[in-house]
Amino acid sequence: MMNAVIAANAVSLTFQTADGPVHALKDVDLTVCQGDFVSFIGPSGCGKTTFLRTIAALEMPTAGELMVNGMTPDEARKARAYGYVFQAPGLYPWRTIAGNISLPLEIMGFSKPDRAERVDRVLELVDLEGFGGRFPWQLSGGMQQRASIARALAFDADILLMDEPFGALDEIVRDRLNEALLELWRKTGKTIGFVTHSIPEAVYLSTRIVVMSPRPGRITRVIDSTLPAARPLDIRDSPEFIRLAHEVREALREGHGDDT
Ligand SMILES: Nc1ncnc2c1ncn2[C@@H]1O[C@H](COP(=O)(O)OP(=O)(O)OP(=O)(O)O)[C@@H](O)[C@H]1O
Repeated sequence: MMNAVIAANAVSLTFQTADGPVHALKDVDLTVCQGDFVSFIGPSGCGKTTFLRTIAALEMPTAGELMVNGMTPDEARKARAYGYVFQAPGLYPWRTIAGNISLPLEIMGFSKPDRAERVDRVLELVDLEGFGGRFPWQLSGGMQQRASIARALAFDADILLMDEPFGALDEIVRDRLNEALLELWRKTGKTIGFVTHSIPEAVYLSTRIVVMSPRPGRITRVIDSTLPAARPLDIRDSPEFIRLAHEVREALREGHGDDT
């Protein structure tokens, strides 16, 4: 396949716990190409977060091979191949929004003018111009999550890994952020890996939907989206959207059926 950005070959990960081994991932094969928007969906505990963390070198596979931009996950981390957005914004309350976005850049040794330029650019990308001087507690939950996305974008990695970034937000804010994220993806051409529990969110955002099932966590189906790249929110009422959502729901149900 062309331009494989993430290539997983029979990746398994077993956690050793006091209660015995937990097979979080089992024989996961997946190729993600440049510019893909890939969502991972599945019931709680099916290994979505673990797979994202494995790509980000926050966990180590116990078997199989995983390449990120042609490198091992650890090399890719050192090469700053990806930005990572967590479930909670995780902004430091004593730093301004600009200060929070700038922090990883300071740690990486970017110069002060370079940092300032990057902070301005990413604030604009997430539609937070003028908010750099505010503190996190002065912003709404949705704005804080946008700031955390800006922080992950600031060093301009080609890959953005997002672990249920909008799960804690109300539906209206979530809709707006979904629209904004799609726009950002189109503008930047980044490759995005996105964990979600929501079928509509996965269908709305993705070029490919990876359906996972638990115990052991594995991929049961990969669904390629047939929706056009330009997606106004009301595309969710279209027959094609509803058909795709149905396909994802069926795949989730089948995966669960095996889980005995
Ligand atoms: N550090 C760890 N030590 C032991 N077990 C773990 C660890 N991390 C995750 N697990 C277990 O691995 C399995 C997969 O967890 P993971 O968080 O990846 O699932 P998930 O699909 O992201 O779930 P959710 O949707 O609830 O976030 C679960 O059974 C979980 O309890």
